[in-house]
Amino acid sequence: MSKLYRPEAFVMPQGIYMDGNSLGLMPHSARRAVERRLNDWAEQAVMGWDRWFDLSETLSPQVARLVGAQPDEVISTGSITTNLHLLISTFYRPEGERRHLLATELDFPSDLYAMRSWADLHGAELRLIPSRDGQTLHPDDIAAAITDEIALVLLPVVLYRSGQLLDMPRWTEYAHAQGCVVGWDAAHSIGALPHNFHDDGADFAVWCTYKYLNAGPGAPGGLFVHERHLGTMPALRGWWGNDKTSQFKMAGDYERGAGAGAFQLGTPGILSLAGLEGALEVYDGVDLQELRARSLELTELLMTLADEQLPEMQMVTPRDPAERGGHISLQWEHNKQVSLALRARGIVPDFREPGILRLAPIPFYNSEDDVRRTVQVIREIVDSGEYREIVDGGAVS
Ligand SMILES: Cc1ncc(COP(=O)(O)O)c(C=O)c1O
Ligand SMILES: Nc1c(O)cccc1C(=O)C[C@H](N)C(=O)O
Repeated sequence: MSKLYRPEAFVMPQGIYMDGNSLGLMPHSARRAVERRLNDWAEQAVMGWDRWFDLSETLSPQVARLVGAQPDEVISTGSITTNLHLLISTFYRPEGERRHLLATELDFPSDLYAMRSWADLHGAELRLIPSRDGQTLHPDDIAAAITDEIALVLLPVVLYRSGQLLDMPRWTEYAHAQGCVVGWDAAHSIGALPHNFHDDGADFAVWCTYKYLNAGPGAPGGLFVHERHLGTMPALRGWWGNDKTSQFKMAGDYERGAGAGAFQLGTPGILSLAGLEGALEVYDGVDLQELRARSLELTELLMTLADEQLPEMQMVTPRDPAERGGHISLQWEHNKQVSLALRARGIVPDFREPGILRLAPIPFYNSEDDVRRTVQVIREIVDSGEYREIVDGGAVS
C-alpha cells in the first residue's frame, strides 16, 4: 500500500468517498484546529486577535509550496469568485486594440460571470476558446484564440467537468509572447498535482481549498500574484490588505502591504481559516510528485476498469497522463440516477450535467480496492436497472 494512504488522518464515512471535486473529507487535524480556535475565542475574546491577526500570512509557506510560489506571492483569502474580481480589476488594462478578455467555453460558470462583468464594465468582449467535442480543448484552438486583441486570458489548470489538464508552462509562455496577461484557476488541481506558478511566470492564479485540500465547506480560497507585480496597487482595496505594521494606525491612506496579502479586503473568517490551517497539516512532508504519481496510478486503474466493464459510458477525460488531472469523468445519459444509486449504496461520487459522473480517487483515503469496488457497483447498478427506480430529488452537490 502506498505510504500516502492514511485514512486514519480523516473522519472516514462508511463506504467509499470519491467526491474530491466538490468537498473533500474532514481531516482530524482540521477539526482539532477549528476546536482550538473556538477555544481561543471562548477564552480570550478580543485578545484572541493577537494570535489571529496574521493567521493567513502564517499559512503562506505551506500554501506556496502547493502552487510552486514564494510565500509572499500567495495569500489565503476570499472565494475563487471574489479573488477573480480582485485580480481582474487590477490586471485587466484594456488599451487600444488590445481590449478583450479570453476564457474557455468549458469554464466553471462563476469564472465566466466574473470575466463577463469586467468585459461589460469596459465595453469589451468576453471571447471564449471553443471546444470541438464539448468536453476538452484542442491546443490549436487555444493558440488561435490568444491574439493581440486579448488583454487578459484566464485558463483552468484542470477543466472541472472533463478533468483535462492544460499545459501551464506552455500556455503561460504563449500568452505572454502574444502580450497578454495570464491568470489560472487551480480549483481542480491544487492538492492533486504540483504547480510551478512562480517559475512558469503566471501573472496571477486563484483556487479554493474545500476540494482536494479538505479545508471544509466555505473555507477561504487563495490567490497568487507573481512577485514582479507585487508593487502593483490592488484596484479594489480594504483595510486587511493594508501593511500589517500600520493597519491599526487606522490612517485614512491605504499603505500597500508588501506581498499578495495586499489583496485581502476585510476581516478573515478565523474559524474557516482554522479549517485550512488544520487541513494543511495533512500535506506537511508530502512529496507532491509522489502524490501525483499515486493519483495517476489510481486514475489509470479506474480508466482501465471503466473501459473493460462500463462500455456504455463514454470516457471524457483525456487518457494521456500529461493531459489529465486527479479525476475521471464518465458520461452516460442515466448517470444522474447512477450517481444517486451509488450514494444509496454508500459510494459517494460527484455528478455534473450533462450526464457526467466524476470520480476522484484520493491517494490519502482511496485504495485500489475502492476503485475496483466502485466500478463493480456501477456495473451492478446498470445491470440490475436499479438506477431506473431512483427519483431525481434535484440534489445540487
Ligand atoms: C473551476 C471553479 N471555479 C470557480 C468555482 C467557484 O468557486 P467559489 O465558490 O469559491 O467562488 C468553482 C467551484 O465552486 C470551480 O470549480
Ligand atoms: N462550492 C460548492 C458548493 O458550495 C456546493 C456544492 C458544490 C460546490 C462545488 O465546489 C462545485 C464544484 N466547483 C464543481 O466543480 O462542481
